[in-house]
Amino acid sequence: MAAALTRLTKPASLAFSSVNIIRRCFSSAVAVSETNNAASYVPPFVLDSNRPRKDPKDRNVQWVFLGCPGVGKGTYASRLCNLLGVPHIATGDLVREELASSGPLSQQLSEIVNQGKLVSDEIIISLLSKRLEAGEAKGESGFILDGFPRTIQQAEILEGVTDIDLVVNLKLQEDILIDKCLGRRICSQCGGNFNVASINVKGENGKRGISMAPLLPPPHCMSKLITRSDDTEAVVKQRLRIYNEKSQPVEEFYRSQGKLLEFDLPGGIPESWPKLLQVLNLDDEEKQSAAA
Ligand SMILES: Nc1ncnc2c1ncn2[C@@H]1O[C@H](COP(=O)(O)OP(=O)(O)O)[C@@H](O)[C@H]1O
Repeated sequence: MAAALTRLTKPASLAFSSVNIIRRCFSSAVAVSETNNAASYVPPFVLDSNRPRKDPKDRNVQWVFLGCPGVGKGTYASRLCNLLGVPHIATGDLVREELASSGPLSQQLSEIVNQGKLVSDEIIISLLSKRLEAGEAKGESGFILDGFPRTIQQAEILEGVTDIDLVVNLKLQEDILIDKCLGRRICSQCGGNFNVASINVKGENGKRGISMAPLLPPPHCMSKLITRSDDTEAVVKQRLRIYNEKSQPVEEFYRSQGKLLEFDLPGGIPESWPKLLQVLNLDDEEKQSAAA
């Protein structure tokens, strides 16, 4: 375990979309997860040595989306990815894919995720490296990361292997976040993401009011809707506590580098999307093609 963790704390050696990838397998190693304190399987992860960083003009954007559970990182990150032609890489999706695969990690992951805890850095970096390696093989350039980094250690590892141009921090008040998580629905057939919550908070005591219409599925998805197993009230509250403890320092990490763009969501998608494009300085032509 110590050897694996030592490697993890040497950020410059971790691969990120690399040309010269060395795969090291630790499949027989046993580590203690920082977050669940239980003996656990450590998957293979990818290491890289001395990969040169690409000049920003020779690659696509490399952005990160931060924000509490339920804020809409996935929604806005995937829209921007369509607009900018970069992959949307959500570590939560990678975790759920691994869970569904019934591979060696799935039992361990299901316990961690359903308790609202964070998966260990070793596992997350392994899943992310695998995803980036597959993307590189397909010729992907740039990315928007959603749900990574979530700890200072993850942010330092990322910093050690690649340049992040911009970090968008989406913000909403906490009671709305809980309602939005509880209203989330996924179509088990097409994979579409919807939300049945209707948010209507009156402005009072200096707090601004906010309305968000539900994002309802088309009729053919209606009977196939499922809810994420970690979107229960108790687990959402636990995820919010963990966000405040472990992920909020990541905001400060990027704020101090002058890379953090704070974005208070003004409402649902029809109000927030054009404003987000405006603050990101994406021009009208791009706005129109995004709306199409
Ligand atoms: N970067 C990460 N580090 C550790 N655990 C992660 C990370 N990304 C996702 N996870 C795990 O996957 C779960 C779901 O993630 P995600 O879909 O991003 O949820 P959320 O709605 O809480 O933002 C998290 O609660 C956590 O257990």
